[in-house]
Amino acid sequence: MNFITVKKAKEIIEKEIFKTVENKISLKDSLHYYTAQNIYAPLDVPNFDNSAMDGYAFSYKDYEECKKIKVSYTIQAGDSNIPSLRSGEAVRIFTGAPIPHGADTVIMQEKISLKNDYLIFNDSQIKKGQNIRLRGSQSKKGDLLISSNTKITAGVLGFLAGFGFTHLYVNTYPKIGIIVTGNELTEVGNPLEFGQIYETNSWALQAALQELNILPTILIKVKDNNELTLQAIKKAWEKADILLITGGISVGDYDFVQEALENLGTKKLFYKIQQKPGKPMYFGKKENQFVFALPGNPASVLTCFYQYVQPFIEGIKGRKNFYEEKYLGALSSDFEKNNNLTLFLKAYEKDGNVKILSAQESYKLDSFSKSNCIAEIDGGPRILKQGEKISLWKI
Ligand SMILES: Nc1nc2c(c(=O)[nH]1)N[C@H]1C(S)=C(S)[C@@H](COP(=O)(O)OP(=O)(O)OC[C@H]3O[C@@H](n4cnc5c(N)ncnc54)[C@H](O)[C@@H]3O)O[C@H]1N2
Ligand code: MOO
Repeated sequence: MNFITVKKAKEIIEKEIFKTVENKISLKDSLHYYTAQNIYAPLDVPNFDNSAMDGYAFSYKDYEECKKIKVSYTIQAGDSNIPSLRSGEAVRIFTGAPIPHGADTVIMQEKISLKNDYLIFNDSQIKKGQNIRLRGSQSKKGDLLISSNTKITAGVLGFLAGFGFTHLYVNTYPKIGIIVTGNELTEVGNPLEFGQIYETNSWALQAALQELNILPTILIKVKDNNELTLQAIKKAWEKADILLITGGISVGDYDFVQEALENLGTKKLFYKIQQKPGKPMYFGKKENQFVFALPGNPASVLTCFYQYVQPFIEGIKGRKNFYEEKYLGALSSDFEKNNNLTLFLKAYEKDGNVKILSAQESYKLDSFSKSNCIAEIDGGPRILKQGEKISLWKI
């Protein structure tokens, strides 16, 4: 067998991950991008000592010396003109309001009572400095806030907004083109003639790309014809860094994709992987452009997308870990493996237990619609026992 292993195929793909240009974009638009640079704190956060509670601020020394402490004024969040506190004075204060000079401790309002504006403490556990959020206690000016190659989540975005950042540098996304091939394909929405099937690969691929925040820059649907396939690929290369082609990559008389790619100067990096589904997958390169020709069966397309295309694209976006989706689960029943191929099986994982779904054939998508992960089982024929740990891939 001249097919390569899954491991080797992934190594080849991972090695080709390239760096895109950095782009300065608005923080608002940055969700799901990866940072292109380290980001350092331009200021201390919090920027001033402030109260963590609605209550009263006072000097701990006054409390310790059992002085009578009188509430003399109020500070609200947002106030900026703050008089200093004199000995024997407290201020009514609210969450987020600046601590006045002379105060070093806050008590929440539930733990005191007031008598003629004097504080009566109903708490025997008061600690100096309590309930005060000190300047710089989250981040100090100059701290490394976010390293390059960090995915911008809602948490990252909110964190950076807290420093007043309006823009940041991210890696741009690669441009993706999709070509689907096949005479038998009918557009969803049209009546189905005998011998026709609805064209679903472009739907699944576009949705899978949307999960990565990417819209394809070009989508072409082409008949099984040598010249038309060549023209479609040529047109798509003009618009895309990475081409995803489905169908026409096997050995049939009407499978023209590999020939067309190579006539256009594409260099084959591999063809055929020791796996099921998705065996006749092709990966190639034309200067700095790449092509994944995915076997046309719908479940093969999605499986190959999640195993190979998605980590490649995420790597280009800036993700460091090619294998990030991988985790382990225990088989919920025995599983019989009867060949030497690496199997990627639609599965459902809950609380660490994984059920291999029925309907694994690559023309069936019903199991995909019920799955929340793909189980990977490699090695030779054998029975894997219930409870045995296997590799899973989040989808
Ligand atoms: N003699 C051999 N025949 C086949 C082999 C083989 O090794 N020797 N491998 C089989 C395997 S495994 C696969 S996978 C397929 C891959 O074939 P192609 O990539 O050439 O794909 P097509 O033949 O064009 O289509 C396969 C299948 O998928 C349906 N299809 C294609 N495109 C779409 C689409 N956009 N939406 C929905 N369905 C699609 C198509 O109708 C076919 O049924 O080759 C096997 N044959
Ligand atoms: O390699 Mo194919 O995807 O099993 O039908």
